Amino acid sequence: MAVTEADAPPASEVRLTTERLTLRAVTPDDAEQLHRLLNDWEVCRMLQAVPFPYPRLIADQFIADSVSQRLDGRAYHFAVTGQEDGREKLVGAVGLTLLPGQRRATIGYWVGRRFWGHGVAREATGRVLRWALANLDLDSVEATVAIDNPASTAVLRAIGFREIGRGAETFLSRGNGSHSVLRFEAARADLAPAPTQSTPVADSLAAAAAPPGLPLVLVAACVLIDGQGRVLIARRPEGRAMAGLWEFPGGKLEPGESPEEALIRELREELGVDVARSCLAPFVFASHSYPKFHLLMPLFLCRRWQGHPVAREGQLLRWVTPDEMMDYQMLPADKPLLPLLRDLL
Ligand SMILES: Nc1nc2c([nH]c(=O)n2[C@@H]2O[C@H](COP(=O)(O)OP(=O)(O)OP(=O)(O)O)[C@@H](O)[C@H]2O)c(=O)[nH]1
Ligand SMILES: [Mg+2]
Repeated sequence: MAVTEADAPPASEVRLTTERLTLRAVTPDDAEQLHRLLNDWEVCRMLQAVPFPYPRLIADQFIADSVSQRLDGRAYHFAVTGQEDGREKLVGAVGLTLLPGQRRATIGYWVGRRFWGHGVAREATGRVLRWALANLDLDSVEATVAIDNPASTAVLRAIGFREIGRGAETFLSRGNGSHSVLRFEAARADLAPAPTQSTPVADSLAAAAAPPGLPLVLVAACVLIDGQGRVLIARRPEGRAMAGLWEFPGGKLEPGESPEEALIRELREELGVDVARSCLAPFVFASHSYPKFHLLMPLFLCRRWQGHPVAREGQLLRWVTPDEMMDYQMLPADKPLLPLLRDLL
């Protein structure tokens, strides 16, 4: 599917930060420190593909492989660093490997023993999970944990992973034979709601209009259509609910706004374009129950606007033909609308 390649982040540099940590591509300069931290029985015995003792040569080989995997978009291995005595220090690593031809990946991580007990694994792995679901063409991420590793199990649960089964795997450092493991999975719906998910204004508006049951959320959205009949879609950025899925530009109505007024404001805020009310043509609407609210969303068509759309809120924008649009993972409420749009264009 065309989406995968086009959407892969630039291989050169994905740099993620958290309150205390920086996550960046592993480089050959990390080899010495990585070898020192990883050549530790207590760390190695919990990792499936790492021998003990852990020779320096394997550290160099791992780093070389991870550079080429990253360039091909096959796997992303992050060095996790923190500040100690005013210097950046390697404290561990998180690796995400994509399963070819599937919308799934596996995640693994380790933290050097002297940094245990500070929530590093949770902070770093949670960050990579959110980044991956928002920026790669993925629906879920899986993790496998040795049954005698309760600390790691707790990390996964705290991030939002669900246990999906048990099994047996070999562990290089533990010699022959297989060992019991727990299998976990996390999808978008498992991530804790992002703080920006709903505004107080939208909440009070919804509460006022809501019948008993799910609150009603009113959203106006728009299909911008260019001269070649392509439409503009946007990928919801990390930090928003349902990050990584695609949508039409638009947003929630504020109190006192008509759908058209809300849309004109949203298109200016999100894309920096100016649209006249007379250029908005009502098309169809979505009525869809999400777990926490019911969405009512008029969808407008627009063929004329002022300015060139630019992503002002960290979203990824793409002009697509109606056929290409069917290959994108759009928000659930939008799916029934897509064939109608394709027929029209
Ligand atoms: N803009 C937009 N929202 C959609 C679409 N389909 C759909 O289910 N929604 C849902 O409608 C709600 C509108 O969200 P939004 O996040 O765009 O609202 P907004 O721009 O006002 O942002 P804010 O509330 O963070 O300030 C979200 O829950 C979103 O998931 C769509 O095609 N476009
Ligand atoms: Mg919006």
